Amino acid sequence: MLSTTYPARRMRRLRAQSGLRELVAENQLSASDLIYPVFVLPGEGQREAVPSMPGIERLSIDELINDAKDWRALGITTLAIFPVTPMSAKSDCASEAFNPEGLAQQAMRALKRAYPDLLLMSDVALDPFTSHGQDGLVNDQGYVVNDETVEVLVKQALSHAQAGADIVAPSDMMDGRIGAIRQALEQAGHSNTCIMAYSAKYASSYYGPFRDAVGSAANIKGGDKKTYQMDPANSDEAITEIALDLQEGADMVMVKPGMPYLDIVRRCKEELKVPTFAYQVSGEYAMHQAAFANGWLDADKVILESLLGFKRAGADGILTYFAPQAAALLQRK
Ligand SMILES: NCc1[nH]cc(CCC(=O)O)c1CC(=O)O
Ligand SMILES: [Mg+2]
Repeated sequence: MLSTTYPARRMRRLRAQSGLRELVAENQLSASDLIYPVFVLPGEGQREAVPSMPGIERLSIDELINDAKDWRALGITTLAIFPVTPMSAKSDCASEAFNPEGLAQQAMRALKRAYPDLLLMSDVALDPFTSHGQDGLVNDQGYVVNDETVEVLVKQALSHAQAGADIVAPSDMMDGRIGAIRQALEQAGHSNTCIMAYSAKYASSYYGPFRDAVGSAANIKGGDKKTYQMDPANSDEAITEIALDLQEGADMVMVKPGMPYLDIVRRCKEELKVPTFAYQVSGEYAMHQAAFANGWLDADKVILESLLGFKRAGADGILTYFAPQAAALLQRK
């Protein structure tokens, strides 16, 4: 005998057909939410695999321009440019960072020429250019000095804007750099260059494969960035960091890494209500790929689920090495 009392609400009713599931879906992922980070090599015709990031290649500018055609066709609107600087161009003062003929600057000029409406985001930080691999200049005690570093970051950001960056993205975590960069951009006539601040960037061990990819792992020699990047134990501090960057003129803010820090994404969106981005970093990419390669997780399903989780947490967009693969999956859906 069936019970004569029925559930007042059958939650499963709206799950019974795919059309209904789609009708009531609260969040949606699309290719226009994705920013694709790319690694740029000097030279021509160069493609190099990154062993700790299966599926990711460092590309010379000509190869980058070739491949970008496919990414555009998949609906990807924005690339984040990371140069792989030869050891010979690194120094203690990181002057290569603001060389107008530097690799990032050249890549952005070439990409803009080839695809005028492709959005370009640049990385503002000194780690690819310092011989010690830190994001700023260091004093005799090995401490990363704030205000002297900010002066170099300003020059770097200006050189990126001049090379065609639509968005400059300081990832260095120095205090006061957003305000200094904003002022300098205004003075130089780049009032529409956007700033995406890596505001809540944690001193994370998930960045390892990225440091392999850009070749800064050897320089930093097992050191850490704990005197400027945030302590993973903290959450209120992230809100203060983000609020400061907004006051100083950031247009968009970022939380980094991604999946272990979705609570910060949620708090940022809820408390500050600003354009909020999250970075699914190299280590997150690597651990997913390792599970896919072993057949432990289904790549096509898990990639989209992991990215939808960012949207549900409140992110407006996601930097992800899965961008082309995810965009292709979304086209097939
Ligand atoms: N300022 C450097 C920078 N910009 C982006 C990343 C990490 C990205 C990733 O792991 O995918 C890092 C590494 C670091 O802070 O050591
Ligand atoms: Mg800050």
